[in-house]
Amino acid sequence: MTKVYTSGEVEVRALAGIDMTLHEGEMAVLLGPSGSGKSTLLNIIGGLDRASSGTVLFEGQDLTAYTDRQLTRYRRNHIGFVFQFYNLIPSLTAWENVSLVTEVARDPMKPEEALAMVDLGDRMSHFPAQLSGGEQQRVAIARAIAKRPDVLLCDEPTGALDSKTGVIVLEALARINAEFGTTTAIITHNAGIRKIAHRVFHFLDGEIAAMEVNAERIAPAEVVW
Ligand SMILES: Nc1ncnc2c1ncn2[C@@H]1O[C@H](COP(=O)(O)OP(=O)(O)OP(=O)(O)O)[C@@H](O)[C@H]1O
Repeated sequence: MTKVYTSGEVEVRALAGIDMTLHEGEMAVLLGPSGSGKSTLLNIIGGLDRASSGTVLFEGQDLTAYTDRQLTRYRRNHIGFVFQFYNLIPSLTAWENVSLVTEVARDPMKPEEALAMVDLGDRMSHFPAQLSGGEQQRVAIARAIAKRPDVLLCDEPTGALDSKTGVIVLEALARINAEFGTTTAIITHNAGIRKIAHRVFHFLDGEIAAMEVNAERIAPAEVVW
């Protein structure tokens, strides 16, 4: 699959030819220098953006053939996103931020169940400004998992956090992956995080330069930041 962005005369080959599979239930880490194509790939897998050529298969269906409407339905039913900045609505409580999603999902958890999964069962009535960065990110994770997505896509989920808080966020992601079997892909610039994954994809210049399989994984608390 390739992705070329064109603006005027300028063409940027963000993905020069990627051939990869995310296995059901796995935790994958995507590493690589800035501009190597990691976010572009995540956005295409998540149906936020479209490939320029090639195929993108989810359960045998090719997303590249989807209409915008089908892509919206695919995102809504199957994909959870977590970004570096939490994108919570400041005037809504943690519970209300999560319930925005559960109100439109097919078979959602209750917001309190999703918040308990990230250890925030006792902070449901707090507003984002009353929560630390790590707690806000955990609300964002609760919001992403509340619709029971098949795939959870995380773009630098610990990028704005200190190491101690980052570990707590990774522990929440690892628990969700283990308990629900949610296929999880995490972009990070922190090479230490790669050891919590089943597999690691190394990006370079819009290609996957290498793939590692971790024979042994470490717990998030053991990550060297
Ligand atoms: N909407 C866009 N229009 C034009 N070029 C883009 C667009 N989005 C990304 N690019 C370019 O595509 C290339 C890959 O970007 P991408 O964001 O996927 O890299 P990345 O590996 O995620 O980087 P980072 O680690 O800095 O987030 C870069 O050269 C970027 O400038």
